[in-house]
Amino acid sequence: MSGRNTALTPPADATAPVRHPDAPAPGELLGAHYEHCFGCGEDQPHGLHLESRAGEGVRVTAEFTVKTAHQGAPGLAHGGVLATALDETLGSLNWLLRVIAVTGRLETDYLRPVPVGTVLYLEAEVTAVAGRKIYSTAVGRIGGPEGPVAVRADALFIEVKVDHFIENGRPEEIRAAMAEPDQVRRARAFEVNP
Ligand SMILES: CCCCCCCC(=O)SCCNC(=O)CCNC(=O)[C@H](O)C(C)(C)COP(=O)(O)OP(=O)(O)OC[C@H]1O[C@@H](n2cnc3c(N)ncnc32)[C@H](O)[C@@H]1OP(=O)(O)O
Repeated sequence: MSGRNTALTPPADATAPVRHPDAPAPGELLGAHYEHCFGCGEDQPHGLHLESRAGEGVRVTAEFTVKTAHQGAPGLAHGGVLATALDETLGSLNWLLRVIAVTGRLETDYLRPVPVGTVLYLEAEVTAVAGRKIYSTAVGRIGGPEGPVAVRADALFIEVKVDHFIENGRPEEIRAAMAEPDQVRRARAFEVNP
């Protein structure tokens, strides 16, 4: 058996994901969880400024416009940036579960080149949960929300305690985030649901 698939295949005792009763309503924008986040933060000039929206069940949709700062080859998006867009979209699913989790494994397929100026339409969903392990999948389409799939990913997120960030993050940023007077913004910087 190849090790590649095993890690992203839920075990036999995995269960279906449960949307938290206080999760944002379908259609609601989730907003940035941290203003300096490279994926979604509004204070990152070259960041992706990805906007995620709650879907039905444990699903989200998101949009990301490829800018000149995101090139890998002339006029084309960098593959790592596209992986970031998938990772960020998948990460925003935690908000619907009300679980703090980080990416443990992200496996990405690149199916079509993505030119600068393209809007990438992303959809992600949690497929299964097994203890601290959250299995999810995402696609990114071009040419419209129903367009062809350009990128896709399967992921395993691992639930962690807030200490994961506090103990491992650089002290300057941890102090600044903890000093945020707005309780909701402070909690979301650490991906904690208030
Ligand atoms: C709204 C939010 C948006 C956020 C979007 C962006 C999300 C991110 O990019 S997060 C940043 C990138 N990720 C990280 O920095 C994580 C770094 N890694 C770590 O800190 C640790 O390895 C961590 C926390 C993932 C796991 O460590 P730890 O808590 O000790 O758990 P550990 O006991 O090793 O593993 C737990 C289970 O997960 C499994 N597992 C852990 N890592 C992997 C992996 N890479 N592949 C497969 N399985 C894994 C283990 O096999 C174990 O399974 P089982 O319970 O069946 O034995």
